[in-house]
Amino acid sequence: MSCHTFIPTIALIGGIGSGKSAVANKVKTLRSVKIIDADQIGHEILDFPEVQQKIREQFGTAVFNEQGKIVRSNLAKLVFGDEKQHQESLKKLEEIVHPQIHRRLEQEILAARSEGQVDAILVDAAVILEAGWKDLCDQIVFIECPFEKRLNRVTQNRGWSSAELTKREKHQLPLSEKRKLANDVIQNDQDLAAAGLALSRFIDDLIKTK
Ligand SMILES: CC(C)(COP(=O)(O)OP(=O)(O)OC[C@H]1O[C@@H](n2cnc3c(N)ncnc32)[C@H](O)[C@@H]1O)[C@@H](O)C(=O)NCCC(=O)NCCS
Ligand SMILES: Nc1ncnc2c1ncn2[C@@H]1O[C@H](COP(=O)(O)OP(=O)(O)OP(=O)(O)O)[C@@H](O)[C@H]1O
Repeated sequence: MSCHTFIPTIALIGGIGSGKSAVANKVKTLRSVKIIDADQIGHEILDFPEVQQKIREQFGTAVFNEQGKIVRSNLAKLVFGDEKQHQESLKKLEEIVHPQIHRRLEQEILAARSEGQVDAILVDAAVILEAGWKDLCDQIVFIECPFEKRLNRVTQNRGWSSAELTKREKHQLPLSEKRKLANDVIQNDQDLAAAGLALSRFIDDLIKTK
């Protein structure tokens, strides 16, 4: 149990497949942290009836399966891509889901702070800067990994193509800009344990200086 009064909230940013989730989960094996996964929250929100209603109005029934669930891969085809149409569709989807994701992030951070049981809160939110949510966090850590390695990971573990990775990343801020906005950079191109330890040490330093 934590006895520190200051519980830092740290946003993890970085390229797709850089290992934001993996590094956060590694830190959890080393110390007490709360991980908030914005992708996961985004998935849960797609089950809300009012969100489904708006998505049906905007994108039609083709993004739903026979059981009435949103098929994320169908929605992804409409919103990620090079055409102006993709850009516009992503904007519309974000207008529907981002306010809800933001609210949930805020609630989960507040709850973790008031429970006071952890050393740090790790917010795994790929688009935290793009969405304008960086004020939710005290610190930003950039997880660094070269493109080829990230591509290997997402092809092997998610079955994505190189085109899928590139398409999605084009909808995000350039990595060079994200890196500049970070308080620290952690390499995750090799040993996951070393990356986890580096983030854990970063947390130690934050707690010590408060
Ligand atoms: C389009 C959707 C249905 C595709 O779902 P899918 O399961 O294929 O992807 P998932 O949500 O797991 O996201 C995987 C990665 O795609 C990238 N990505 C997701 N949403 C966005 C976005 N709005 N802009 C840029 N990149 C994005 C991120 O790097 C993310 O880590 C889903 O990504 C979605 O609803 N996106 C809009 C909500 C959002 O912004 N979520 C991200 C919160 S951090
Ligand atoms: N150091 C590492 N060594 C080997 N595999 C790794 C390492 N770091 C991450 N991975 C693997 O690479 C894949 C992508 O990692 P992860 O899902 O954590 O990336 P992410 O940055 O959270 O991606 P996204 O931006 O899509 O949310 C996962 O299957 C993970 O297990």
